[in-house]
Amino acid sequence: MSTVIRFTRDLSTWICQNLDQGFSPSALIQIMQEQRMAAEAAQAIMQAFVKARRSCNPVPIDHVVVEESSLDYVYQTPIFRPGTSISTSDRVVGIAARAERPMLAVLSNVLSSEECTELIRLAKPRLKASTIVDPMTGKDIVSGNRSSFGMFFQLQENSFIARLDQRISEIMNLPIEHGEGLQILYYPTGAGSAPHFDFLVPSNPANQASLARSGQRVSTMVTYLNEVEEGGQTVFPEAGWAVSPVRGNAVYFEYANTLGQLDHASLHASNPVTQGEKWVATKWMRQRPFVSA
Ligand SMILES: O=C(O)CCC(=O)C(=O)O
Ligand SMILES: [Fe+2]
Repeated sequence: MSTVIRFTRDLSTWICQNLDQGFSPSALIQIMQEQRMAAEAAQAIMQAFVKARRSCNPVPIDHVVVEESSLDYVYQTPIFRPGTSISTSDRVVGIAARAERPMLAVLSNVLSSEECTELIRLAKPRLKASTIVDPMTGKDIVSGNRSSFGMFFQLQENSFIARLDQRISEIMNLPIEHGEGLQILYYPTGAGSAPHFDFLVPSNPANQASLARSGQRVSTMVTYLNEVEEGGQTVFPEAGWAVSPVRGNAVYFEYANTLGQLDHASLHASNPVTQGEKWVATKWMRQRPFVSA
């Protein structure tokens, strides 16, 4: 199905003038939304202008035609800081690699070996088999014998966890209160995870209460807590990245913008652990302070 979006000739002139002056498309989309234009319409119009100018075709004058599925994710300025390292209050974290589309980064020196060992020790007695939502019943079920085990710490549960929550919030550049409690995952030999998104799929009724309380998830940081003998990379098939699990290192990624779009290029999975075992600590950040159920 296609939709026609109509607009004034003045808007067409305004967009061209501002793009000529060097304003970014996302800045103009923001302004159009502030003038009460729907996010989808603003994006579709801007996409048509950018595409026409890039290919030296005439720009639209008073309407654009959009196919329902053609709205690309708009990459805005990342939440993640620029630069090659991040100085937190108690540790300097290295940025070993980054990509913009999708927004991905590999970090080093996030946790010390002692902190990794302590997280594993505290988590071990509290692990439960990880569950997935059964597509038939909507209920949580254990996802077979190749799955992982997990647990959640409460946010700032004790002084040790509070110190890590603080450092992680500084790295992820969002207030500590926006974080869900730190999750620990344990993958025995043979376990991995299927390709998935970390954002909450809005059309799933099971997510609606949580989205209403705390807003969407916007970013993830997965920190590796042990050395995996073989396998266990975090893979991003759309980006073509495979991040090796190295103790104390982390992979960070973002997937939601202020236009309400979700970046499907953030799809990721854990390769099965072929030798040894794998432990990770995952932090998810929300648009607003996290309120648990
Ligand atoms: O274990 C990994 O490498 C990925 C973990 C993950 O995707 C998650 O916790 O959401
Ligand atoms: Fe994930």
